[in-house]
Amino acid sequence: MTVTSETTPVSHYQRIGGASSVKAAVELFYDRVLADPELAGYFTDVDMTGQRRHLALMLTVVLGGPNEYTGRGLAEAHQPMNIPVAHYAKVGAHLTEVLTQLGVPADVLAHVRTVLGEVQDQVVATGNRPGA
Ligand code: HEM
Repeated sequence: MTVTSETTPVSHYQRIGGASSVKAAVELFYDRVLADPELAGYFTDVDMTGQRRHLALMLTVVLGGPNEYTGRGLAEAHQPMNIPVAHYAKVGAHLTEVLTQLGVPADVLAHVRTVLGEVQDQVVATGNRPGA
């Protein structure tokens, strides 16, 4: 038996290729978001260099990589923007489409979809949630 392969869990982060892959995904993701007329307006006054960095660090944590995220919490950053569910769904679709395009394995994609479901209430404005 090969001890290492059976005892060392390999994170999603490592499996997709680590920092460079996450960075590539974030670049493509924001290119798509900024090209989307329904979403671009949110980012007009945003420093996109810092924004890309923060999302990359957060995605790294979601994928089981090292936690170096120093930005605000999701609710703190997003609640003031009054984001509707439809825009949340579009952003989520851009992210999963980019990951699919990059050939990320299905189980990693499923994990990202699960997390997108879990954090929706932090991002979507309280008054815009279904049933709220
Ligand atoms: C799961 C979905 C999302 C994640 C993981 C996410 C992640 C992040 C992160 C990490 C930041 C940086 C916070 C900071 O710098 O302190 C941020 C800021 C921001 N997000 Fe999101 N976001 C999501 C959904 C959305 C949606 C749906 C929109 C708009 C439709 C959006 C628009 C923005 C904007 C405009 C900022 C900059 C806010 C500012 O600088 O004041 N995000 N997001």
